[in-house]
Amino acid sequence: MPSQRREHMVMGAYVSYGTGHHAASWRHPASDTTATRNLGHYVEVTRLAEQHLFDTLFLSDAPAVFNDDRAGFGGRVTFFEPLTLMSALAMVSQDIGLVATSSTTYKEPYNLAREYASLDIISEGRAAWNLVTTSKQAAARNLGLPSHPAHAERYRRANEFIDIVQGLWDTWEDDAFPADKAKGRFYDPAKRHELRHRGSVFSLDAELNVSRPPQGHPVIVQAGSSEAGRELAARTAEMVFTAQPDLESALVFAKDLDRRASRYARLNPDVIILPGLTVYAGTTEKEAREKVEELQSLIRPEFGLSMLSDLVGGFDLSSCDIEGPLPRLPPSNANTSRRALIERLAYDEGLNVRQLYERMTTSRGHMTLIGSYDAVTDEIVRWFESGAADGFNIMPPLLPESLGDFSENILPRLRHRGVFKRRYRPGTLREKLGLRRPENRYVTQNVTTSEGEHHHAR
Ligand SMILES: Cc1cc2nc3c(=O)[nH]c(=O)nc-3n(C[C@H](O)[C@H](O)[C@H](O)COP(=O)(O)O)c2cc1C
Repeated sequence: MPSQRREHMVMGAYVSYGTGHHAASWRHPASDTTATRNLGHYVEVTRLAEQHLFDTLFLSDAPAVFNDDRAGFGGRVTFFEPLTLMSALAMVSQDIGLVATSSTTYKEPYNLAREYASLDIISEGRAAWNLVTTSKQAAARNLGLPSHPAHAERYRRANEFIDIVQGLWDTWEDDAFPADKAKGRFYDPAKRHELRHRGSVFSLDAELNVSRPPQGHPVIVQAGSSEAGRELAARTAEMVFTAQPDLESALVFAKDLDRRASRYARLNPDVIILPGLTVYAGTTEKEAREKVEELQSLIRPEFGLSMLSDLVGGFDLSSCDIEGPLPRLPPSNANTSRRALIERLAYDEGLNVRQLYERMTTSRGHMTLIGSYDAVTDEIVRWFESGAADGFNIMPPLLPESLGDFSENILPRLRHRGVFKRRYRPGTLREKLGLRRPENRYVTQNVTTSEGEHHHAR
């Protein structure tokens, strides 16, 4: 049985979707229905997470209307662009890492490199990029593409994309700007490097117009679950988000990722594995279950059906009997792991359509714990000590309430158990996570990448 992988836990706060991860959270009496367009809401959540010493704040993203039920019941169809929001939140925080999501399919490497280098400078070394290839088909229409690129094409692009972005972050050496007023020389031409990339997707000669980020490179985060997704994560990611519904599957994932990462001479301290985790807890299990039921009762069946349709790859389930079985679904290249989970729950465990959408609206396939504060703490510690997780990306069903509840009732218990030890300390996100600061590749060596040669012209 693998054992604990790190000395203590990394804890992320996944704070997307305004009022929380439960799809009906916006209907809760305590919820601020303007949350998805209210900076003040996110400032409050950020300060709460930072006060309780979460390592990172995380915002997911897709360039498309989210949970688009088209009937008006979805409470999070619109949301802030994450990098823009993170730049604002950088000004109201000092310590917490800022993980924003951007798509390699629907952006260009040059502009993305500028954006994350700028966020790293603005936040004094707290930026991280969650690299996604985007599984939402609607994004293609929004960006004027004839169709959503096939899965393999998305990952071929993603592999070259990240090599270019990291090469661009090395355009300027750390000490490229002596700014010698007496001699009138602002930068040292010998410390400026042009990236020359020739690949099957991109061909460019480029120099970034932002100086090297304080972290060298912002932290790289990835959440792919397919063969291609895992391989990209093993080669490049320093933090891996994953949706694992139970301990056994999480252990299999961790072992698989370590095996793949070792092929790139990357060992487990270099790769931090954070499963998503939704917690409903109380002083008793009964109290915890009441919190779940209160939110579940707010789901309109029409919305539950539209959300389930979205999660299985956009197949229309609106005519389904919600107390009946899920019909057999045609193949889809949507989110592979999530689709597999829904089919297992429906066809192996026999959940009917209502039970399926209730299950999926609480967690979208991530691990969900419902129980007393002590029981939830025990299970979290079990995952950590078994080596199934280096920590968690906490997905509060109701914001800010359940983030506060977790912070005040679970984190102290984890500290008492000696597995969560985070203290406030100055420094960059990399330093706090124990991740190496990347050398400037042009200073050390030529770099051979997945798709081509990087050369530098002095
Ligand atoms: C915690 C977590 C957060 C994710 N956030 C996003 C996101 O913001 N945008 C996105 O398009 N996909 C997101 N995903 C999905 C993955 O990035 C990926 O697209 C999906 O798992 C499909 O991976 P695959 O194509 O390798 O099968 C997330 C997954 C996890 C586990």
